[in-house]
Amino acid sequence: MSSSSLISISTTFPKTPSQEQQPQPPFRKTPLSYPFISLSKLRSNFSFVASAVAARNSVLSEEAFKGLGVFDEGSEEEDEDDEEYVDDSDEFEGDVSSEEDDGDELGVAKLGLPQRLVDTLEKRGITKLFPIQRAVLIPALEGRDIIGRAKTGTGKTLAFAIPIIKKLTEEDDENRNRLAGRLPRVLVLAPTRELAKQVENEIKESAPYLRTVCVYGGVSYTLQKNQLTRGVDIVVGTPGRLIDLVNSNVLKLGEVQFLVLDEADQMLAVGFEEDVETILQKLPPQRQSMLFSATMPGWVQKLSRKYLNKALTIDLVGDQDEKLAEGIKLYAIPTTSTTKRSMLGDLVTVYAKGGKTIIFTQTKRDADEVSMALTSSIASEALHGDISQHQRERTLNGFRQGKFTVLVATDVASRGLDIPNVDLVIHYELPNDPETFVHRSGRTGRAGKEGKAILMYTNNQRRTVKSLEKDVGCHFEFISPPGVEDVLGSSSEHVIATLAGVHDESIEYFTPTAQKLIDEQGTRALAAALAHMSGFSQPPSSRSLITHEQVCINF
Ligand SMILES: Nc1ncnc2c1ncn2[C@@H]1O[C@H](COP(=O)(O)OP(=O)(O)OP(=O)(O)O)[C@@H](O)[C@H]1O
Repeated sequence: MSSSSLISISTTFPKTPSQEQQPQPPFRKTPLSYPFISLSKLRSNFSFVASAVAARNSVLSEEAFKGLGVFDEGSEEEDEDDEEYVDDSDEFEGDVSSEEDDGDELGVAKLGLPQRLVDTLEKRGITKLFPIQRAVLIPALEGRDIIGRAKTGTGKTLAFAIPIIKKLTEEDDENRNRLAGRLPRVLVLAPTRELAKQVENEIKESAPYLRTVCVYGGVSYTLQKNQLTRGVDIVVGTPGRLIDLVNSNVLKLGEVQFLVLDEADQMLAVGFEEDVETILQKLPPQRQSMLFSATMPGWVQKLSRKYLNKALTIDLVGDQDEKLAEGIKLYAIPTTSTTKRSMLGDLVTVYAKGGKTIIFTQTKRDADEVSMALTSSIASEALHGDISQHQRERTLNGFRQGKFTVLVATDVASRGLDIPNVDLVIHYELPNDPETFVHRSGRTGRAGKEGKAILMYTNNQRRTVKSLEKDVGCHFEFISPPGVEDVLGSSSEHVIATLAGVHDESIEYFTPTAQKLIDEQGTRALAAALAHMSGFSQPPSSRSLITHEQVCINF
């Protein structure tokens, strides 16, 4: 990567409004009008973003960004190149105030973004940029090619989408004649259909006024063809279908100004190398490219050298850091092949407490069988590559909407899937490699929220668990199977929480019967109802806490 610049940043993830306020570094008031930002002024007044703008060929050490990048005057990172890169024109329009931070400096309303973009972001609850978004924003708006890396669930999609939407919106504001049949200005490549759809949704929700079309295999070609020929601003897709559309001349890439390669290393893992290169070769050379990748295997490095222009690397993970997103608590539990399935329901009950859980299995067959086994006590569905595209989408929507709480999936769902509020991830089988572990676990603890991940392992896998800790830089708390009291306590807690959501009108219908039961049986009536709703119509006492074998009930 000799021709690239590198930014390696140690960041603090900003807390969502619902979370406790953590001490923040001192930002100052800086309403910005982006194009006229002076870096030297920013340095003293807008330290994080300023520090994220590297000089063209400089390598900024992680140290330079400690404390969210407050530059030390005269430090060795502040070299001449930095100065050359500064746009020190006097056109900076921001109101540079010396007042102390009011906690709102990176508010999306103050970054000089188009008002309609600000409005839609704020409506979605996106009021402040996340670290990767802050770091990418300015170099992207400068037109630089970027290689980006950040932990799971930290907002990489909007990191590339915000600057692109800003540019497109401004172009459209200048030239209001948006023609029917117009050709795409943006192409986003994603490795899986689910990920492509998700990127499409994120862009559509942020910029409903732009036309975004998502193309992938397994669904009607004609519909996608019609959408494309009506005119489009942004195309998101998986490589295979994109090539079909390009080859049949339905998709013309001649006006693409922005290319995004999302999850580039995963393209390699799913065998898309050739297809990706075929597409890149068809793009106009005058374009801006952004590549996001969790790792940089040889092919991704080669791709960056060949198709990106003096890319700036923005790495918010670093080599030493823990690779998992903050806020994910890790547990490991010893199992045997005979006990692991029976233990699952209890783990879900105790650790997810009625919230959403994703269980990852190695094989499609296991996903089906585990889901079937669970369904008698906890609503669950399976998701894997043998399930039709249509059904996969229905399953994911149902899970998102809370129609069932446990999704049992193969690794098809481990990369990129953004389902809000997944409380628990269970690794039913050890992942094949540390990356998969990071991505599976990263389905929880997203957007600064907290989550839990449990790794199930057998005695002879102990070593692998230890090396996983080393490779990922994480630490497991070793736990035992939940005891009967824990399971009973958690399930009744969950039932009580569910009761709080019962509608008053429904309660009225049942009140006479409830009164009659109380008169006849007293507390016993309510206890029986709780036991039944908790799935304990039969006594739990036959469960052995040592082997976790169940003799009498299958919870
Ligand atoms: N600035 C923000 N404020 C609040 N929520 C945000 C912000 N940016 C992104 N989000 C939300 O955070 C969630 C995670 O974002 P996203 O899916 O882009 O993460 P990611 O880094 O691509 O994760 P992964 O590596 O797992 O694919 C999304 O639901 C997104 O809408």
